[in-house]
Formats: sequence, C-alpha cells, structure tokens
Amino acid sequence: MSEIIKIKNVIKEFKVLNRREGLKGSLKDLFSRDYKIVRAVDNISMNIEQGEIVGYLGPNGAGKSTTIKMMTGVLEPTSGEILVDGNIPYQNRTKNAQKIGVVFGQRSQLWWALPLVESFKLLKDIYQIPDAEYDGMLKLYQSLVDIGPLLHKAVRQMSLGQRTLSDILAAFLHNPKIVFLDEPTIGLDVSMKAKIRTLIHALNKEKKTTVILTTHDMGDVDALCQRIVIIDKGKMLYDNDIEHLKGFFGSYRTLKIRVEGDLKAQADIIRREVPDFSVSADDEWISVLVDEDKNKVIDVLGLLQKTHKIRDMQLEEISTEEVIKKIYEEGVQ
Ligand SMILES: Nc1ncnc2c1ncn2[C@@H]1O[C@H](COP(=O)(O)OP(=O)(O)OP(=O)(O)O)[C@@H](O)[C@H]1O
Repeated sequence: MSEIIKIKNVIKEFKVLNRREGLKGSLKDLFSRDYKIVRAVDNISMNIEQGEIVGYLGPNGAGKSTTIKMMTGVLEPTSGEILVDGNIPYQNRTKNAQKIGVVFGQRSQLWWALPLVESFKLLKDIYQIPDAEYDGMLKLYQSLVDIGPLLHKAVRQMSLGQRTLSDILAAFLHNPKIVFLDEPTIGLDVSMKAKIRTLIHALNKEKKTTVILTTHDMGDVDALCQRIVIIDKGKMLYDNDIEHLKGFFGSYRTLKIRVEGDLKAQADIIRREVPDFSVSADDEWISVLVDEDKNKVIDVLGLLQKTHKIRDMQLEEISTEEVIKKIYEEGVQ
C-alpha cells in the first residue's frame, strides 16, 4: 500500500485579538490592539495509507477542523509539511480539489433547488468526469442504495437522511482518492445511521477511497474505523488501531443497571455515592465503569443495591466511547 497523506511536524497558529473586558476595554481595543497567538495544531505527524478509514477524534476545540482545513488546502500550516497524494495542498488547491471529496455534517454542498441528478450533472462538468465513469458510478450507487426515487427530487424537499446520503454520493462521484467526512451521521435516526455507515464502508471497499472521519459518534467509529487518531489541545494523544487501545483498558468493565425512577436523576445520586467511578446514563441504562484490578463488580453491585431498587443488570466490555473519554481525561501511558 502507498501513503496518500504525509503530515510531518505540522504546527498551525492563529493570531487572535486579546479582547479587554467592559466598555473601557473595548475603547482601548480600538486604539491599541493586543494580540495573542493560539496554537490550534501543535506538532502533529502522521502518514495515512491509500484505502484506510481513519477516525480523527478529539474534544471540541482540539484542532481537528484546523488539521482537515490544512489537508484540503484551505489553510496553510505555520510550519511543517503536508503532502496529499504528492501535492502541497495550499499551493495546488485546484489539483488537490480533484483528488478530494468533502461532506460537512448538516451543511449540504448540493444545489438546493435542483433535483439531485442535476447537481450530479453539474459536478460531472466541474470535475470533468468522463461519461463511462459517470455512468459506472451511477450504476454502483444504484446497486448500493435505491437512488432512483432520489435522483429526481429537489434537495430542499429531501429529509435530512436523504440529503446526507446524497451529499455522500456527491462527494464520491468524481472518484476522489480521499474523502473527508465531518460528523456524517449527526442528527440521523438509528436506521439511517446504519444505512449511511454501510454506504461509506461499501464505497471505501469498492473504490479503495481513503476516508478521514471526524465524529463524536462512537457508533461511527466502531462501525467504520480500523485506526483512530486522537488529538487534544492540538497535540496528538494516540495513533493506533482501536483494539490495541482497548488493550490498555482491559481490566475495565461497564456495569449497566436499570433502577426505578428517572435514570438521569438516579445517575446523579450514584455519582455522589461512588465519586471514584465514572457514571453515565442514557434512556435505558445507568453505566458504571469498574476497574476490576481495584474493585470487584459484585461488590459495586452490592453497594448500589443498598440504596437503589435494581430491576435489571448487564456486564459489558469497556465501550469505545468510554475508552476515548478516559484517554481525554488521563492520556495513554
Ligand atoms: N480562524 C481561526 N482564528 C482563530 N482561532 C481559531 C481559528 N480556527 C480555529 N481556531 C482555534 O483553534 C482551536 C482548534 O479549533 P478547531 O476548530 O480546529 O477544533 P475542532 O477539534 O475542530 O473542534 P470542534 O469539534 O468543536 O469542531 C480552537 O481553540 C479554536 O478556537
């Protein structure tokens, strides 16, 4: 396999106005501007192979979008080197655009008032896709999803799920070597999320497209990514496969319980009762993360049983979401 993206010691800094507080401060800002430097990406290096699906993860403000903007040529690095299929992206933006496709969450890049097929035809002209390739792509799309009914529908009349699907198909239409997907399943229901993930997986397999995925949805990560890269405060925390990561947290299990009463409120109570444990709640379960090197699950369950009426329980391996949360909190030694 060949390396399609090479990133070496990349730093990106922004100069931002240091705003002073209050009216007096604002007036002072008008006359003497005081700037500070924000380092959004701090010495990042990684190589990505053709055909990989990489989850690029990190909390809000970690520097993910800034890195992707540098890979797409929108921003120039302050220092360091980025090569995308042999090109320096910000110096060869047009050439780079031919090689990449992008989908940014809920912001559609399709022509709002036009039927999807007209957007596809415009993209065919823009990217100069030969007829045979375009027809081949539509055939492939038809075999993966039922696009027939979508093709003649105006984008503004589509549901969010249909629009996301159409956006993904549009991003892959010119057969780019790399597709950047930013929160591709945000706001979708469970079955649409599954459909979108299956589509991305199939397109990656069929076309050997490299996919860089930024998401806060760990379902996306579990379904799609062999490799994850985690950054926080601009610095790289982790770059390896997800199983390897779970190995670090092998002694952790998630104890899931159902109790009587409002689960979120009960979880708050449990959080106070066992402050050393990570406790979370969704609509169905309260989850308590237990490090079995330190505590026995049965002891934790016994403790909770004293103050809560437990109706059901499950024991699970640590989830991807919890692994990543722990890395944000503690890092990987
Ligand atoms: N154009 C800009 N000017 C000044 N600061 C910026 C600019 N773009 C980003 N930053 C800062 O750089 C840091 C990283 O931002 P970035 O948008 O890359 O994070 P992110 O990981 O994509 O976050 P999110 O998940 O919220 O989208 C933040 O502190 C942000 O405020």
